[in-house]
Amino acid sequence: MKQAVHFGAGNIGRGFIGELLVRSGYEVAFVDVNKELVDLINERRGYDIEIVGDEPQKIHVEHVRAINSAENPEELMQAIEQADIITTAIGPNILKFIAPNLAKGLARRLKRTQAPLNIIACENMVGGSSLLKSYVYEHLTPEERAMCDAWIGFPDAAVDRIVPLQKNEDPLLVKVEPYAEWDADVTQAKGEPPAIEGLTWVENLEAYIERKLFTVNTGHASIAYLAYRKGIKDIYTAMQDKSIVDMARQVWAETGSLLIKKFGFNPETHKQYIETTERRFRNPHLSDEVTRVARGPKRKLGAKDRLVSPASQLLAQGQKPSALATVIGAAFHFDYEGDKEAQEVQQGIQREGLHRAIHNYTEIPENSELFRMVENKTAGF
Ligand SMILES: NC(=O)C1=CN([C@@H]2O[C@H](COP(=O)(O)OP(=O)(O)OC[C@H]3O[C@@H](n4cnc5c(N)ncnc54)[C@H](O)[C@@H]3O)[C@@H](O)[C@H]2O)C=CC1
Ligand SMILES: O=P(O)(O)OC[C@H]1O[C@](O)(CO)[C@@H](O)[C@@H]1O
Repeated sequence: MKQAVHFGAGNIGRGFIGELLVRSGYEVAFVDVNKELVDLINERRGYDIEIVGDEPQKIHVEHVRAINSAENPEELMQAIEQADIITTAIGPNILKFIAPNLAKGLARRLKRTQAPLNIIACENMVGGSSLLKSYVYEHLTPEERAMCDAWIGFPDAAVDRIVPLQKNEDPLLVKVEPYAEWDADVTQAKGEPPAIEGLTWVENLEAYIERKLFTVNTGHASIAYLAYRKGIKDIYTAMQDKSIVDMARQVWAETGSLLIKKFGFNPETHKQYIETTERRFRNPHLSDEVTRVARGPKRKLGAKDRLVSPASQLLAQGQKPSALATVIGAAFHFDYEGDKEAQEVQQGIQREGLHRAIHNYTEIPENSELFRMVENKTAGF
């Protein structure tokens, strides 16, 4: 069997990427630091996925094992040396922590074999694999970097499937929605791009990732921050609240207008994409907590992320992102105690005041119209 190494045996790792790799003929070595998870995968060498929706489906995934990278770095090195593909789904903030081991493994691999290898970061962000590449390169010598340039591809990717936090009796079971989309940038691939069922190799990834990030993730985050302000606990309930849905639709009208203008999307096709997204959020079989979708507000308020990036781009196009400014304002009020980034943002506001905090977290220029809009909306909540 072909060999895949996947960092992160969590929800997207098991519930999406791992399954597609196995379905495509790979044996998957999950790399994780959660000892219980690793031990259980190794004990069972398989796990179940439940697709929840109007037509429920069960899938049993086999041909998997797991490596505890904290306890067994040597096993990880060997897996990297033999891998036919490497993927990650660990969270954007964790990419820098896997870079040292990845760099070491790649350096060893390139001494032994010069075969093309692609490393795809499946994280909710623009340029995830490129960011991982920059971290990995920090740990390589100039000679090793040159070898990597020749043989190791880091194709950026867009991944789309809602996998909520899991609360199942079986700790390996993952319940997922039926919808799934995975696209990767063929222009960044090395060698023949690996054929993986469910993975589409595209030439214009920027359009795919921004369509996904600024529709699915912007919409989801908007709903979550507005719902949190109203004390609503889950996305399904939030979708029954007319004022929240109205605001989400305004946000989608804004990001839709940006995307249609920027990438030349067909307006009718994009309307259908928005409708599909809204339907996915209304899935009654999926229990998705508001605090999961809102998690990491510092990251989500970042200049390149799902809220501020479309707002800044709209302003540059001469449009007024009023609904986006409202939800950015709501995000500054996400003070959930169980979220470290939420606490950090709240402390930042208390320490330096709202004005500085908006500037620090969003990097929106203080003299811009967008800054004034966000400041007004945040103060008005
Ligand atoms: N859950 C979802 O619906 C979707 C999530 N994503 C993205 O996928 C990524 C992962 O999200 P989830 O699967 O939801 O998170 P998760 O928390 O379920 O899984 C992350 C896994 O990474 C592991 N991990 C943490 N540090 C590690 C390290 N140093 N080395 C190896 N493994 C490590 C954790 O133990 C955990 O098992 C995020 O970037 C997220 O934005 C993308 C699309 C959908
Ligand atoms: O994983 P992040 O970036 O924290 O954001 C959560 C988002 O990711 C998803 O889990 C999948 O795109 C969405 O359900 C949600 O909008």
